[in-house]
Order: sequence, then C-alpha cells, then structure tokens
Amino acid sequence: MAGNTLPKRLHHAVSCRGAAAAPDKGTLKTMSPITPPSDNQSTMSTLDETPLFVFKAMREHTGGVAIVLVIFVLGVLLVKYAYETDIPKIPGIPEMPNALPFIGHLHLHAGASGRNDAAVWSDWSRKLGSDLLQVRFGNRRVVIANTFDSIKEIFVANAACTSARPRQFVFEKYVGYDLGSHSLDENFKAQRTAALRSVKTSSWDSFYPCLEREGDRLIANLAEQGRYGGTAINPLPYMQVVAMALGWSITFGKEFDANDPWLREYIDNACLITKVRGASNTWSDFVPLLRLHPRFRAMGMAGQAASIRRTEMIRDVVEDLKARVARGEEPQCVAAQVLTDVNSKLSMWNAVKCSTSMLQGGTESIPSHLTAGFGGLIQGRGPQMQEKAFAAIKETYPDGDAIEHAFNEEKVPYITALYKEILRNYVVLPFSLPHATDRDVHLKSGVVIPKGTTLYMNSEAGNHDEQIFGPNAHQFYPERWLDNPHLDNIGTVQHSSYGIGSRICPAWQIANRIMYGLLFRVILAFKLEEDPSNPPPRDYKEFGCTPDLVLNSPKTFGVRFVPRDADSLKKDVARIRAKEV
Ligand code: HEM
Repeated sequence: MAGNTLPKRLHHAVSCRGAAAAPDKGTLKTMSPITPPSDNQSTMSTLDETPLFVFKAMREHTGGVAIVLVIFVLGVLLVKYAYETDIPKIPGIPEMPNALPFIGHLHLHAGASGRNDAAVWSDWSRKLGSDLLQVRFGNRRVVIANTFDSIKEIFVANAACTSARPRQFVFEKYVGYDLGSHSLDENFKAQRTAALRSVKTSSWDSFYPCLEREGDRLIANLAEQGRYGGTAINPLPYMQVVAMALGWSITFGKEFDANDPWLREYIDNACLITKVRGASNTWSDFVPLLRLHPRFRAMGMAGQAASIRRTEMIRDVVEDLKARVARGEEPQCVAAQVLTDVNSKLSMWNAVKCSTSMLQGGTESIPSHLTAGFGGLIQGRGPQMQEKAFAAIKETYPDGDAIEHAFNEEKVPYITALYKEILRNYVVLPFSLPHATDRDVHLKSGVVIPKGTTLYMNSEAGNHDEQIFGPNAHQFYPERWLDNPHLDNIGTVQHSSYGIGSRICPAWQIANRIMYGLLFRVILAFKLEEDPSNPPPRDYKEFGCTPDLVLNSPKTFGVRFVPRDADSLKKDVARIRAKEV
C-alpha cells in the first residue's frame, strides 16, 4: 500500500511546485517595465533584474530544499512507523529474532506460515531459554507466557491487572465488540455477571431435559447418517448442531430441530465471525496501513455481513421470546431473566449481546474438542480407552439405566478423565483470547510488563508442560488424571484450555458436564473406528486445520460409529424419532 500511496503524494508535491513556479514568472513579467527600455535603461534593467534572477533562483533552490526536507521528514516518519511499537521493547524478556519493518514477526506466524503460533512460541521460548517471550505483531508488542507456571503468575497471581482486552480494529469496525473481546467496564462486567449466573450449577436442573433430548438426537443422527457403522462420517457438524441447540436453549430458551437449516445458517455465520477475531491472520489489526488493502477489507466485510445476518436472526428470536413471556410462559434463559427482572442491571440490548457472546463461545469450542478427541480415541491405544470407558459406565450403572444418568451426574471417573485429557491435549483455543495489562505488572523475576501490553497465554504449551504433566505430557493419556490426583489441585481447572484467571470461560463447568454427557452417550452406543482411507491426525501438534485463527478447528477425518448392539440401537433410534414427531 505504501508503494501506491506514497509515490502519488510525491508526484502531487512535485506538480504543485511546478504550478507554483508559473505564477512566479507571471509576477516577474508584470513587474517588468512596459515601455521598451533605452540601452541605458536596458543596462539598468539588466542590473535591476539581477536581484530578481537571484530571488528566482533562491526560490527554486528553496523549493528544492523544501522537497528534500519533505522527503527526509517522510522518510524519518516512515522508518519510525516501520519500527515503532505501542510499547517499547521490554527489558528482561527475550524477543524473537528476525523482525521485519512494518509487520514485525507476523510473517513467522500462522497467518503467513500456516504453523500453529503456539508451537512457534514454544520453540522460541525453549531456544531462548525463557518462559516469557516478546514478539512484535506489526506495531503492537505482545508478551507470551509459555509455561504452566508463567501462565499462572501472569494470569492468576496478577489477574487484577491482566484481565483487560486489547483493542481490535477489525472487530471494532466490522463486527462490534462482544463480551469475549472487550475489557470489563461497567457494561461488560454486568454482561459477564449475567453470563456466570445463567450457567451456575444451581440452574443445571433446567438444562438436563434439553441435554438429554440433544444427546438422543445426536445418537440417532450418528446412527442413521453413519448407516449403523457402514459409512465413515465427519463428526464435527453433528457436534456443532448439538452445541448450538444447547446454546440457544440456555441463552434464548429456544428449541430447534437438530436438522433445521436455520440453525445451520446461524452456525455458518458464527464461524465466519470467529475468523475475524484478532489472531495472527488479522494483520490489519496490527499494521494500520493494511486497513486500506482490498484483501483485508474483504475479510472485514465478510465478518460484517455475517454479523448483520446474525443480528437479524437473533432479533427474530428475541421477538418470539418477548411474545412467550407476554403469554405468561417462564422460559429459563439469560434473555428471559432480563425481560422478567425489573431490577436487572442489563438493558435488553445488552442481554442480547451477552446471550450472543455465549452462543458464540459455545458454537465451536465443544464440538472441536470432542471431534479432536474422537481422533485420539480411534488410533493407538484409543480403542482400549473406549473399552475401559464402556466397562466403567457398565460397572457404575449395572441396572441398565445408564442413559438416564449421562448428564445429570458425573459418577464415572474414567469419562471425567477422558474429557479432561481431551481438553488438555487438543487445545482448540491454543492461546486463549488475548488479554492486556491495565497497569504495570511486576513479576517475581523483577521484570516489569508495562500498562497497555498485549498478553497471550500459550495454553497449548502450558498444557504440555513436562514439569507439571510429566515426561508423557505429549501423549494422549487419560489415565494421568486418575493416577495423579494432585493434578486436580494445581489450579482452578487443572489446564488452561478454558483460559485461566479473571476472564476464564464463564461456562467452563457446564461445558465440562456437556462433554462428559456426550462422551458418555456416544461410547455407550458405539465403538468408534478409524476409516483407513481418511485417518485422523497423529499428533496434537497437527490436529487443527485453521492454525491461523483464534480457534484451531480439527482437520476432517472419518469415524465409523459401529453400534455396540445394533438391534437395541435401532429400537432406541425409533423411540427417539417417535418422540420428535
Ligand atoms: C470446551 C468448551 C469451551 C472451551 C474450551 C472454552 C474456552 C474459552 C476460552 C479459552 C475463553 C477465553 C478465556 C480468557 O480470556 O482467559 C473463553 C471465553 C468465553 N467463553 Fe468459553 N469455552 C468453552 C465453552 C463455552 C460455552 C459452552 C460457552 C457458552 C455457553 C462459552 C462462553 C464463553 C464466553 C462468553 C467467553 C468470554 C468471557 C470473557 O471474556 O469474560 N464458552 N472460553
């Protein structure tokens, strides 16, 4: 862009100078005597004109100097712009090498290289022998915590000063901030409180019917679409529909048929919006000049179109909800709480914003984690893990009533270990969401991270920290949670896949329970098998296909959902479908 704009400006400056020179000549002419000069006069005239020529030369010379000066100043500004960062280099934290002017280290990140940022940072933090690392994203300085302990120090011990969010141009201009992207001012504090209240454990009773219904539908869909084990299918879209249906129920009290095209359209728009959430792909967040570039404008516009459509869709749902409340119904959901609570600190608009953020938060995270986890369960020791889980369910519920307890209690420790390990190993938000310091942070090492610095937690690295999880930290090994009970005491949530500290995912407990219940139901009904023609990725470092986005979505692979007991499953599916009619 600089190349286009700058020469134009210089050209303009040069033509302006040319235009300015012409009137000079005119001015000189009008100042010349009108009558033809005598010889004497002519000599005098020449003499008289001398200072005019000198003046003219000086003016031209000054014009040249001015241009040189302008170019010099522009050059200095450009160089300053090319290397300047919002926060100067922070002493005591090593910086990744090979920064380039204007873009800093962006070219080394997933937005350009396709390699997961979390893996890039882990490598450099190891090479530079430091838990912390600083990089330049364009003109923004970013500090990354790469070990479990450094994550805890910055985001838990210093939570009071590290819970802000950095500004994001693309989101601000094209989508509009939501709870996950804004600092906690009074408005967003109220939204966060409402979000936490909506999923508090005491409200879970009201979620169970919906969870059970969606669990049923999932099993029926996997059975039918996978032709009872005859065809390998990609589980992700099925998981997305379940998560979304649950999300709608929690936020707007709305129920959907899992196959409703309206729901599919909503999910597609939500995914488009996640794409423009600031990560190393949204260069225009960090390099202001690029905001004029058609490619980045197009990216923003795509997010904007999705956001507009999402708002229209939600508006219809809110109108419907209002009508239900007016009819005297009492839907259990965030938006209805606001509609019926005269003391609510949230306006209806902010309740809608809060609910939309909740929906957005759940759309891709649970489905991506579970799908990636299925990849782990169909390879290597995976089939043995499935058998262990199945046996554990049968042992806990010997009377054949297991299905009834999939969601309303968590009594099978091996299933708990399974979802914890899926969350720990396959980190779909590998660096959580960005945080920012809202005052200077003084670390134990003496390093001071200044106010206004952007922070990332390298959750993927923290979750594979050998100091905490042992030498097998890089393996998918659910038993670690049973063999090492102390792992449950190392922090609020034992891993940082939900973030950590004061901005931790408000829905982490219900998300755990949903993952537990869905795993429970799937393992009870099916043996999951690999499709040799479409196998899953072999390592957590390569499970994702969108490493340049905030959310690393799992690569597509096939799973055969083979019924454990085909006859009984067919009866179950018939029962489920009959209930839907
Ligand atoms: C396995 C499932 C999930 C994972 C791994 C996950 C992960 C995360 C992470 C990493 C953050 C950022 C935390 C931080 O900034 O430190 C977050 C924030 C958030 N999540 Fe989740 N999440 C999950 C499920 C859900 C669900 C089901 C919902 C809603 C029903 C939800 C709603 C939110 C919201 C609203 C935020 C923004 C909170 C804030 O910025 O204060 N999440 N989540």
